[in-house]
Amino acid sequence: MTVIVLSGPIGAGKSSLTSILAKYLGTKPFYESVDNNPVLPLFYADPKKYAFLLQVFFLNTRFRSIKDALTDDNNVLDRSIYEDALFFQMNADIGRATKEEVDTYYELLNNMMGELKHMPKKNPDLLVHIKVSYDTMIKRIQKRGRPYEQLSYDATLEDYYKRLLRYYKPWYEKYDYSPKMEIDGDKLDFMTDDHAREVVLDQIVAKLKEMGKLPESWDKSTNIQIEEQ
Ligand SMILES: Nc1ncnc2c1ncn2[C@@H]1O[C@H](COP(=O)(O)OP(=O)(O)O)[C@@H](O)[C@H]1O
Ligand SMILES: Nc1nc2c(ncn2[C@H]2C[C@H](O)[C@@H](COP(=O)(O)O)O2)c(=O)[nH]1
Repeated sequence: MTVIVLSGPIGAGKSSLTSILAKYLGTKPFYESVDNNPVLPLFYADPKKYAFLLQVFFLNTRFRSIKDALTDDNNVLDRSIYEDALFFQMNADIGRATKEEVDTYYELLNNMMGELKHMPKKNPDLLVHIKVSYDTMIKRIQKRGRPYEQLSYDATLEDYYKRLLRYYKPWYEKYDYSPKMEIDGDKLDFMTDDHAREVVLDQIVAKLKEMGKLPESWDKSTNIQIEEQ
C-alpha cells in the first residue's frame, strides 16, 4: 500500500499531476473539494467573514480524505491535511480570523492529527511538492479561469498569492511526516510536453523505488491518457 500526497501553491498543477500519477501508477486519486465547495466563492467575495468557515470546510474534507487514503489501498492525494494550517495561519496573519477562531482551529486540527496517530498506517509514504514562481502560478490560474481567483476580480489577490508563495518554503522545509521531493513546476510543463511528463514520472518512480514503495499494481506498460482540465 502506497500513499502519495501532493502539495504546492494554487495553480501549481496538483490536480493535474494527481490525475497523471493515479493513471500511471494504477492508484486511486483523491481531489480537493473545489467546484463542489459552496464556501469558496463566498470566501473570495468576503475573505474576512468566511476565512474560518472555509478552513473548517477544507479541514473536514481533508481529514476524511487522509483517513480514507491511509486505510484504503494505493492512493494519490491532491493537497492534504498537512498543508491546511499553512493557509489558515496565513489568513490569520493578515487579520482574517479572530483569536477565538485561531484557538478553536488549532484545537480542532490537533484533535484530528491525534486521531491519525491511531490509524494502522499513520503517515503517507511520499510528499511530492510542486514548486512554482509567481509568474507561473498566475499563468496557470488564468488558464484555469475560475473568475474569483483572477487578479481582475480583486487586485489584493496579487499580495495574497505572493504571500502564499513565501509561506511554502519554510512549510516544505519543516514537513517531516514522510520522505519528500520537489518537482520544478516552472520548467516541467507536464501537461503539454510528453518529455517533461516522462521526466516527472521517472523522478517520482525512482524515489518510490529507492524507498521500496512502488505500488504492486504498477506496470510501466500502462497507457497514460491525459485529460486537459
Ligand atoms: N506543469 C504544467 N504545465 C502547464 N500547464 C499546467 C501544468 N500544471 C497544470 N497546468 C494547468 O494549469 C491549470 C491549473 O492546474 P491544476 O492542476 O488545477 O493546479 P492545482 O490543482 O495545483 O491548483 C490547469 O489549467 C492545468 O491544465
Ligand atoms: N483559505 C483557503 N483557501 C484554500 C485552501 N485550500 C485551497 N484553497 C483555495 C485556493 C484556490 O482558490 C482553491 C483551490 O486550490 P488549488 O490549489 O487546488 O487550486 O481553493 C485553504 O486551506 N484555505
